[in-house]
Amino acid sequence: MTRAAIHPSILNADQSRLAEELTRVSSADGLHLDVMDNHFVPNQFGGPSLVETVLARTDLAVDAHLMITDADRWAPQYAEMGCAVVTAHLEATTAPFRLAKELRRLGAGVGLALRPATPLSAVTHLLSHIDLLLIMTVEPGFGGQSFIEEMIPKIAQARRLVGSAGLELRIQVDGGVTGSTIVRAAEAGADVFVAGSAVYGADDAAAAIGELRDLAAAHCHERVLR
Ligand SMILES: O=C(CO)[C@H](O)[C@H](O)COP(=O)(O)O
Repeated sequence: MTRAAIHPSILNADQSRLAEELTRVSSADGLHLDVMDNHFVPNQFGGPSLVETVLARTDLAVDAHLMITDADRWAPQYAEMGCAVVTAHLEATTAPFRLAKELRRLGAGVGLALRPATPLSAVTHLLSHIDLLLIMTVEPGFGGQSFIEEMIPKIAQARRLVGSAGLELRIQVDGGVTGSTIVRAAEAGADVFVAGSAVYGADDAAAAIGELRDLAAAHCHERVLR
């Protein structure tokens, strides 16, 4: 049985028809909710009120991806609201061990994200304290960008590390996920795929989710399938 999961990104939805846009992706495995502060990234999106609105209107598990500075201070409130996973950027935390402990105490899964230029070695010592490692496959901040191919070896390295340490954590990729890049990311070892344009840009979002999931499942790294 495969664990490949497709998480549509709300950033790419039509915000003026949010309820409909959530219904369109109800067959997904989870929802990805970006929060951007116009400081850590050059764009502003989301925040506590949008997260509350989405949580009240979906049965899907929500992972909040915080592209904000001072994540140590702001992340816990997203766990309190009921997000299944709260992902902070390693580059924006000063006390990631404490933050991980606090998020778990509040009942949320712990995610850590890496910008494309941040090496995997920066997070190795934290892997046993988190539930999800997000490897950004674009520079964070905007939807519709092209997948950075240089991230494939980073995903493969992460999968090797996770496998050799016997850890259960998920490896998520976000940015430029399409019907072709998902194959390479899955082969390298990712098992959670954030898809914005590829889902919300499709006429039939449910069909797009199904196709992406089937592609990922067919190409999942052997260690994901165990
Ligand atoms: O974090 C992100 C960009 O920084 C996003 O999740 C974004 O919505 C991905 O969109 P796309 O699939 O079109 O690349």
